[in-house]
Amino acid sequence: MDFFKRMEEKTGVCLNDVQKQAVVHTEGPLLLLASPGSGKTTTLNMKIGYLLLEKKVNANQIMAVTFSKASAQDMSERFDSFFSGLTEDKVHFSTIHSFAFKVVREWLRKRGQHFLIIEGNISEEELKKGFNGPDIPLHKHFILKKLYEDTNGTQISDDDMDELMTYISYAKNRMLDENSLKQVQVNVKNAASIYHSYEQFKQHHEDRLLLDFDDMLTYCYHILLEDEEILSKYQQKFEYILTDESQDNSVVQHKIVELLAKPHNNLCVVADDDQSIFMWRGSDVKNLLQFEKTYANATVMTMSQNYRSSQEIVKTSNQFIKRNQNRYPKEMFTENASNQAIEIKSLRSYEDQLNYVTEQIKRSGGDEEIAVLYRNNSSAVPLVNKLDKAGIPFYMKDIDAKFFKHWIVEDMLNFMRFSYNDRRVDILERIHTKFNAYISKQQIAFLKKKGNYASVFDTLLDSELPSYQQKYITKAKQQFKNINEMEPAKAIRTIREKLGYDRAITNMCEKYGFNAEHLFGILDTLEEIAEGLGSLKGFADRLKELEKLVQTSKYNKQKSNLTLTTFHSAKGLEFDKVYMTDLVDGVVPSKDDMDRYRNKEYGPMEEATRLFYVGMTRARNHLELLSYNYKGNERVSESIFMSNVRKIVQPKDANALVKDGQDASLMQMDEMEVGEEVVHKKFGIGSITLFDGDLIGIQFEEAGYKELNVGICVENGLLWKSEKVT
Ligand SMILES: Nc1ncnc2c1ncn2[C@@H]1O[C@H](COP(=O)(O)OP(=O)(O)OP(=O)(O)O)[C@@H](O)[C@H]1O
Repeated sequence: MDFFKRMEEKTGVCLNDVQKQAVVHTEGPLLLLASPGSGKTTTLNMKIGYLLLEKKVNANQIMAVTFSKASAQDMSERFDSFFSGLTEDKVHFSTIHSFAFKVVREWLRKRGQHFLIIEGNISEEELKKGFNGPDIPLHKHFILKKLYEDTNGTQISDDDMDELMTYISYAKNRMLDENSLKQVQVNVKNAASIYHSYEQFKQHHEDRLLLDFDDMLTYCYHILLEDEEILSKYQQKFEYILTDESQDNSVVQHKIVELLAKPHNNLCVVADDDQSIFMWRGSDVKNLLQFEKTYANATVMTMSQNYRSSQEIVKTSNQFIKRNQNRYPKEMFTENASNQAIEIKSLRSYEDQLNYVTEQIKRSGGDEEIAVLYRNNSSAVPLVNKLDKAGIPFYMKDIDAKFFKHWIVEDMLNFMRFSYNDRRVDILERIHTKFNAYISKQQIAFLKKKGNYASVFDTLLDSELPSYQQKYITKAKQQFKNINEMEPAKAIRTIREKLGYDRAITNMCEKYGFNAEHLFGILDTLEEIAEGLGSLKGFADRLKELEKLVQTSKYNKQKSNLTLTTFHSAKGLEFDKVYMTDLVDGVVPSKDDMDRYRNKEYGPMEEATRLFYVGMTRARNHLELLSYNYKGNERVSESIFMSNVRKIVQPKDANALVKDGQDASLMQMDEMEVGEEVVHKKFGIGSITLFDGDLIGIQFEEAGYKELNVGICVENGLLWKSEKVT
């Protein structure tokens, strides 16, 4: 029987024409460009089955590369569900990293060279312990920490550590030379020099070569280039190479695949350039866009039929992605039925968003598969807190319990501990610079030396104090006493406002360049967690409980239909209902994306657009976009992407708007505000993304982003207010 008929009977999946062509095109290079939900993974699996069953290829000769270990597992399970009973052959699905490691290990062993991997599991305790003495623990984190300190003379913050690691990964994955490295924007002081020292350190460490995960790739590439024997061994071994999610492969990964595929080039690259979301980590869609140049006899096929989502979701996301210029043109379509309209909701506050999502999930009753997507991992904790209080179980895709170990959280707990017992100099030592009693290092030394285990405030008041300090110490003593008797939410507010913790944080942000928004976000979350709790001890217990809940939620995959995940980790997944949350400017797109866009660097904004598109296309039937107007007391604006979608869903005719509106709706200067929707006489409908009094930046739907002179717009009546003209 025909292969496809057989497969249809076995799996119930009837491949469409392009999918079938892709399956039988086994010889020569093939780029399979596919829209979301168009059956990439399905087709790839069928192709492997076809190679085994029809072409009688030996399973060992097939290299099937996936993006992550988790996707290798998913793919392998799907393969088994299709082909169990039809073949006993086991194809090995793996990541490029694991292949690269094999090559590097083989090469180093051949040369008798010892090596040590310096990345991977490291416990939070170890991270916190840090290092003492001359010997640095041989781990990437500690090595970079030490090199940063040696270079800059200060401790590295968590944010800087994250950025430094990303920068180094990016440089290696993109294989940047000295000159290109200089073009990379990075906020970490002396990043390039630390990177160089790091490379030196790894190469000259006693008799062992130190390798991080990215080194696997760069070493593997150079080994394949230089060691003819190893290269030809693998070239002969893998007669067929298939790579999934190739839009997220980095430059060095593409190059490794390119070398291995020679000379047959029996290579099937499955990708969606519109879903490339790891540019910041070194992936590069340019390689895909140039596929036909790299491989002379390449075939490119496009799979555009979406089998996952409703008419509404497919049509709207297809229109939305056209914001981007740098892409292969594609028109995603579906034969699926119409379902509900996409819902676009702007709620009053962040808190309202949390309540809304929780309420909706509660109402749905647990039968549907639901996902809540957020841009930043830090959004997970308040959500987890709300859901748990409502008794709703959930599964979390990426566990990030960093929140609970953050120094801000430690600080709050220390303030509370100290309020129980103001004799604890050891606790005071950790917080004395963060409240307004101006207690100096010398005074801490004095208290330690004294060792009288009395109230530190009393001891200080009995000592010789500068007169200004007396009143602060007296006040602080009283405030700590009050805190001890307060409910935790009030206690946190008192620490922040009355004891001056917020001011101390602002100063630290100015001095060390910490991200204030992130730090205050943590404090707001702590307040939310504390809300309604009766005692400080209860607050500490609740934090522990939430930490455990987050850590164990990864085991809930089978137990709950609700998934909480970042946009990035939602890649490849599908759900009945999807809630995309936190859709405010500065988060989605991020502040950095917007700043770079204004400086005419368009890449990051395009990547943010793709990330949003990945989010939208996860939904089968029901998609909701959620935004809010206030986070704490701060006014925020709706995400420009959300405004885009609204306009796609409810289009307005710009010309009609301008004609009908006339003078009554002309926009005055005092009405210009970021987030406001406008109509420009020439450029049509847009949304204000920047306003500084003289200049107004508008993202137009058709004409793109423009910066205009405010005076000229007002004097010549060029701008209308969008709502009034309708
Ligand atoms: N020819 C087909 N007929 C019916 N259903 C199909 C067909 N091809 C794929 N599907 C179904 O469509 C859904 C999406 O397929 P798959 O997960 O392979 O898509 P994908 O392209 O890898 O998605 P994405 O890139 O968005 O993660 C699956 O439920 C799959 O079973």
